[in-house]
Amino acid sequence: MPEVPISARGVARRFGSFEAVRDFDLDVAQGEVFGLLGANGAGKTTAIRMLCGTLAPSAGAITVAGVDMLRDARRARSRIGYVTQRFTLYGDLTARENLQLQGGLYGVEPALLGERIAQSLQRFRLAGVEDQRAAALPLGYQRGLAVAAALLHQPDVLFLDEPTSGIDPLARQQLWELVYELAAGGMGVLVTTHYMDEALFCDRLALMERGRIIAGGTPQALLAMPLAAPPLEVRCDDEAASGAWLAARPEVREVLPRAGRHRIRLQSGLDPQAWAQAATAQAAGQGLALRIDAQAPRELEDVVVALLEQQEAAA
Ligand SMILES: Nc1ncnc2c1ncn2[C@@H]1O[C@H](COP(=O)(O)OP(=O)(O)OP(=O)(O)O)[C@@H](O)[C@H]1O
Repeated sequence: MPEVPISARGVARRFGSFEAVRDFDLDVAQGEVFGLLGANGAGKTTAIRMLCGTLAPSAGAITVAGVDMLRDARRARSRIGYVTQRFTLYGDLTARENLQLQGGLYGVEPALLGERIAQSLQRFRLAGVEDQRAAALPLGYQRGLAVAAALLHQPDVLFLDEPTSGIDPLARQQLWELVYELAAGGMGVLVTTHYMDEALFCDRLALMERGRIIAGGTPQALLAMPLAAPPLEVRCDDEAASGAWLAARPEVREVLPRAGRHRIRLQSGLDPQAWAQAATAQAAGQGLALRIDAQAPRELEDVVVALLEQQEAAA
C-alpha cells in the first residue's frame, strides 16, 4: 500500500471562462474515509473526475497511490475504483456478466476473476440474483453491484460519488459498513454525500462552494466552529401554534419542525439567550408557553449552512 492514496495540489478546472474547480488541495490518508460536501454544482463531481483521471485538470498536480496522474494516467487509474452517481453498468447484462465484463476491462487475470466474482457475489449480497438482468435489480442491489465491479481489480483508492442517494436505510447501512471494512483494510476512500448524518461517518470532511474548499476538518472540529447564528430549540404543548408564532417573528430566519419540537435559527448577530427570554415572555402574553433551549446541540447542517451563508455574504 502506498503512503498517500490521494494527493491534490492547486488543482483547477475551467470550462471556457467558467472555473468549476480552483485552488483545490486535498490529501486522503491510508485507511481514511474522507467526505466531500457541497451544494449541487459546487464542483465535487468535477474534482472527483480529475482525481480519477477521467477529466484533465487545467492546472495543478494529482498523485494517486503515489503515481503521478498527469504523467502516468493509465497506471494511476489502475489503482482506482470509481463508482459514479449514475448507474454505469450494463442493464441488459446480468449481475455476473457485468462483473465479468468489468473485471476484463480492469485487466484482472482470467484465472483470478472467477474466484473474485464468487467472493464479491457473497460480500455484496448478490448471491441468488447474479443471473438477473442488472436493470431489473432494486437500486440498492445495483449500487452494490457497481461497488463490487469497482473493487474487482483490488484498487488502493475508492471514489464514491453520492453512493447512497435513493437507496433504502438498510442498503445505506450495509454500504457504510463496507466502506469502513475497506478503510480498515488500508484503502483510502473519498465519498461525496448530501446527507449530513452520513457526513458524520467520515474521518474528515471538506466543504466545497463555487469550486473551492472553504472549510475542512474532522466532523468534531467542524461542529465546534463558532457560529454567527447558533440554533435554538423550542418546545411547546401546542406545536402547531408555536410553529406559526415562531415563523411570524422577523428575527427568526428558519423554523424546522422536529419530532415534538421546533429547531430555529435567528438572524445573525442576535444574542440567543436574550432573544429566548424576550420571546418566552412575549409568547406567554399571547397564551403560548414556550420552553426555549438557547444552547441546543449543534448539527452539522447548522455549521454547513452558516459557512455557506458567510461565503455568500462575503461574495
Ligand atoms: N462539461 C462541463 N461543461 C461546462 N460546465 C460544466 C461541465 N461539467 C460541470 N460543469 C459545471 O461545473 C460546475 C460544477 O459541477 P459539478 O457537477 O462538479 O458539481 P457537483 O458539486 O458535483 O454537483 P452535484 O451534487 O449536482 O453533482 C457546475 O456549475 C456545472 O454546471
